[in-house]
Amino acid sequence: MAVQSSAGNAIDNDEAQRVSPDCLASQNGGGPEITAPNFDHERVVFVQQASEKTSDGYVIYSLSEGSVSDGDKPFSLEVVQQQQLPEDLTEFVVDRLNLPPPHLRLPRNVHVVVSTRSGLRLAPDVYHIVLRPLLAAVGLQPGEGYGVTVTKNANTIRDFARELRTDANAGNATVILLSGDGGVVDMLNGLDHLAPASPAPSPPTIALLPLGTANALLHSLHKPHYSDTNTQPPPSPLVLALRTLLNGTPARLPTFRASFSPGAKLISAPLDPEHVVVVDAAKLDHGIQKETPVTHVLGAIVASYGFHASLVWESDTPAYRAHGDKRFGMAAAELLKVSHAYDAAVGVRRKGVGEGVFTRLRPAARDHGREEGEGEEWGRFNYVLMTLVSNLEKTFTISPAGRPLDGRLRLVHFGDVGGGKTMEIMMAAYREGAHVGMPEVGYEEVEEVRVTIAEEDPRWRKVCIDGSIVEVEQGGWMRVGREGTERLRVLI
Ligand SMILES: Nc1ncnc2c1ncn2[C@@H]1O[C@H](COP(=O)(O)OP(=O)(O)OP(=O)(O)O)[C@@H](O)[C@H]1O
Repeated sequence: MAVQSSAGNAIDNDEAQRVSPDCLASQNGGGPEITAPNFDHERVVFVQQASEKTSDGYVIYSLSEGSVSDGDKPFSLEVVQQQQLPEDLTEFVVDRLNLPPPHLRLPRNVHVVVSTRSGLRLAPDVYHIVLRPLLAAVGLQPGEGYGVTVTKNANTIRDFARELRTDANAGNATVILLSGDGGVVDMLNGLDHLAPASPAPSPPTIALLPLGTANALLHSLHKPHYSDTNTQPPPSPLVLALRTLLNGTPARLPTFRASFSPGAKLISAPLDPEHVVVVDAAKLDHGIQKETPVTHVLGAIVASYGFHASLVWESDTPAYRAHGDKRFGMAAAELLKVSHAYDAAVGVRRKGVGEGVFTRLRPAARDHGREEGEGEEWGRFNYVLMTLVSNLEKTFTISPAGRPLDGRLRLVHFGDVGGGKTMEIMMAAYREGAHVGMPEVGYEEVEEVRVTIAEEDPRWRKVCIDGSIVEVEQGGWMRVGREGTERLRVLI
């Protein structure tokens, strides 16, 4: 029934119309009857009227997703032409005159960025098998309608963003990111890096295709769609993302700034061996690392210290990465065995309170509730996390009050509650964020948070900004506050 595109084999508009009926007929034994297949509503990306002149009918584009473990390509774009459209698919019909959609046609400059190291490394396949044919179907060809950047190293996306930053036309850029959250943070910080073109361009727009491990931003943006009771089962994240690519509208992406004390360094894989500054592979099997001095990092998702930051850092080894999002659970089990309590002072600045006025949080002791205010200077925390989103994974709701793009920074924290209780709190987060009702857990909206770290061992001095890891000096600090400047827009 379906015409499946294959890797590197773009289906353009005409071809889709020409191929589909013949192919359908031959697959039906050459007979004239074309039986309408049963469409799974949740797999449909969009529907196009087949042709203005010759025939009525519709071309239905849907996504088929399989498992990566069966050895086949896990995705295929199915293209089916038929005369009658099932009623429940009418909502997906796109007027031919509106194609390509406004954010994908001139004067917009469209770029596709394929992040080859994201998640299970499926971004190149998704580009060739799904995105390229889909863009062709709406009239866009690589080289003419859009440019393609395939990452070669950890700096490719930042460099791409830096170039955009100097382009006075950057506000007209739509960047389709086939990556996880790291691609977004790379874009943000690349745009932040250099002096802007003069006059400063308006922010580019990104469209997210979730090819990372956690894809926190995409899951948080689409959270309301997952619980849409009209659709059983709900569409997959990739289907939602593709629908948004074709039908979405740009909205301001709220961001925060994490600033660091002198001596802080960003830890990442090196560009190539001669760029290595410090080697500190230790026993964590991270391989060779590059350490770059850093004053601040921009983020859109999460800044953390404690269990979350250690989990992101310690699960990011080649061995763990091979397990996809299971790597977090595996590394978590190891960390919980150690059950480290992080030696830190945490201050919060709440809404309506002036710059520099922080209230110090005192973490809960093992069997007691939270306190704040007077008392000892340092405390032992298991968890300190600031976020602009609701979900860190599709089903891991770290901040249940968060709504897509609400721009509110929320703090989740708890003290030295032990490994067992930490596990219990984390599991409650998988129940729609039930952890925030537990007595050990603090949860509130804040303007700014300052975390000062007393730890001696560098292993426990890592902080996480949207998946990037920064190590601060002993006695050093991280301050996290909302940003006023609009940096990026995102299709939603
Ligand atoms: N060829 C490459 N070599 C080295 N680094 C790369 C390469 N391609 C991409 N990267 C970097 O790898 C990182 C991948 O992060 P990304 O967030 O996209 O995936 P992830 O960590 O699996 O997902 P998530 O953050 O959603 O959990 C990005 O920062 C990107 O710049």
